[in-house]
Amino acid sequence: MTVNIAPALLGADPLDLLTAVERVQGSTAAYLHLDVMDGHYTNDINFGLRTIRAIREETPLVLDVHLQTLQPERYIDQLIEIGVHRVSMHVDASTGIEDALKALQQAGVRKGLVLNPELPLTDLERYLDRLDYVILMTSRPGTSTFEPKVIAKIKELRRLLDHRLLDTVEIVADGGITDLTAPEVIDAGIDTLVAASAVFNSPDTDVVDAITRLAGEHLHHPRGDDDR
Ligand SMILES: O=C(CO)[C@@H](O)[C@H](O)COP(=O)(O)O
Repeated sequence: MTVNIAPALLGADPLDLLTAVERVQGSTAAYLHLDVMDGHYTNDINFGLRTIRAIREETPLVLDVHLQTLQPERYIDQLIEIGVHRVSMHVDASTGIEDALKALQQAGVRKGLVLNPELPLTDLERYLDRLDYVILMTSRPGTSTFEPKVIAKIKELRRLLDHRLLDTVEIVADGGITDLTAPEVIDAGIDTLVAASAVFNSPDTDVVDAITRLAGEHLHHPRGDDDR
């Protein structure tokens, strides 16, 4: 079993995002996770599509956009045009999931749905065969307090995907992922861990070390051992 790590730029110094992007680029991170917050679905507001476009022009990293917004479908066309690689939407924030998934599929963008800690898997079960990944929030959006109850949901989703022979659907955990919480989440059957503060804790945190500590022996090397 291997695990991908997706550093979340939200945890980086907002006045020096470029340095953070470069640090991730020099690491074994699978994706660069980009949270978009609108001040409605989440209290906070952070960077938006102009910043994502600038990042896209600057780096070959796989850009993994997490729309923590109401009506995320409003941003799909622009994100496709910018050329991001992955887009996820919260299942309870959208009335246009079907159309958004279709547009992403046609554009060849990988698509995910996101479930908050208190929501049951039944809220997204009907979409499963059209998804490339599911993000199970392990904290409330906009917070970093790990919610251990989500462990059971990770295991349940793994069983469900096995049962429905949907082994290409990736399970992602996001929120409160640290050196302490990661091992239990990995054991539960996760494919990818999103981590903001654990990776960008301080300007001195070595991104390569932080990723290795999170994934341990399970670390997946996306570009192969020889390329690093
Ligand atoms: O989506 C979110 C928060 O809304 C996450 O991406 C968090 O930003 C994770 O932060 P850490 O708990 O890893 O610091």
